[in-house]
Amino acid sequence: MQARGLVQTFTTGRGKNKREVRAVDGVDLDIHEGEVVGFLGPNGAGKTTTLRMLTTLLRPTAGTATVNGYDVVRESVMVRRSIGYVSQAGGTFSQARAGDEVVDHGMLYGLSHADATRRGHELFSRLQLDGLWERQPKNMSGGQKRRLDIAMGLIHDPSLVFLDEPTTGLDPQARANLWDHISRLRSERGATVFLTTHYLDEADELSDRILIIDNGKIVAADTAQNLKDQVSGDLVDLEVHMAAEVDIAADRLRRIANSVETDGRHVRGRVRHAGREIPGLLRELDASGIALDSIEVLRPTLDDVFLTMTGRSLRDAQSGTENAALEELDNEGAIR
Ligand SMILES: Nc1ncnc2c1ncn2[C@@H]1O[C@H](COP(=O)(O)OP(=O)(O)OP(=O)(O)O)[C@@H](O)[C@H]1O
Repeated sequence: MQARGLVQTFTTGRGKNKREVRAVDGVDLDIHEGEVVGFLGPNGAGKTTTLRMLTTLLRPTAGTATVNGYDVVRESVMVRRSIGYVSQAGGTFSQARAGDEVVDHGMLYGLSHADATRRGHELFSRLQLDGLWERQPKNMSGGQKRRLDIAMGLIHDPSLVFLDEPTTGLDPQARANLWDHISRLRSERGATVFLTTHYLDEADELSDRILIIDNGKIVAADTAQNLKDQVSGDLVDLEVHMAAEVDIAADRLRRIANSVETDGRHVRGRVRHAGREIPGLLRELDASGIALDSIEVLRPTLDDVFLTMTGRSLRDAQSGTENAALEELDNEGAIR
């Protein structure tokens, strides 16, 4: 999958209040076959809008994208046939039984009734929905419904699957369970997975590569480990036994660390590859006769990465912009 200069603008409000929102502002993407890519960003960053352009639900204002080799505008039908899309809201289910919903969905993609039924049963078993074929979705738990959404998205065996916040609203056990299913999509079926999420631990655990979008622009694209290595380094916190020796300890730490600061008897700094550097530091402190009460090494998190890239914490940024869904829709532009 590839995108070049993808842009989406929306017009919101009327009259004097009319303004243009550049929801996606020149996004380039290169996603390789069999990759699991985590697409991260705060509320309103442009994740869903990007996904909707890639899945042909929204015509790009500018730029191009090919998905499974098909152009999202000129060959939208082929794109839709070749992908699975599990949207944020999940499916809107009728009164039908879960199994029938899945079979109907498969037939929409051109499977025969027999093939859709066989594949549906296989997915129910794989997604731990055994025994729920006859159940109406409205009588399922949140986790079961979400897994049913995923069964619908996978019924036609797509090689590329888009998952928009697959685990939002699920309890920790249901999330862990779904993570396992998502990992197996790749390991067992070789599927490419493009996943948006608010959860840093989810992106970290599942993704081969992380893309961070902020204000409609990609601000980082790399493996979680490389991103963490590039921008932060491990946080090393030394607790010095004697307050009078804090300055000397800070001086020693400064030789291997960035932005060293002191706080009472604590000396902290960011050290690239702390595991390699710490033994030498401890030897030096020992040689200088400086005793420590404790030493703590914190690995950088994706939130540290986000903070360095955007100047904001992803956790803080999330609470700010809940207005997205409330904005007036003036420019839907779906491709028909
Ligand atoms: N149909 C629309 N009309 C007007 N503005 C829109 C529309 N859809 C999205 N926006 C705006 O575009 C920006 C990007 O929204 P988008 O839903 O893509 O963000 P997101 O990263 O998916 O956020 P979330 O995490 O909340 O789902 C936001 O400022 C949002 O308000």
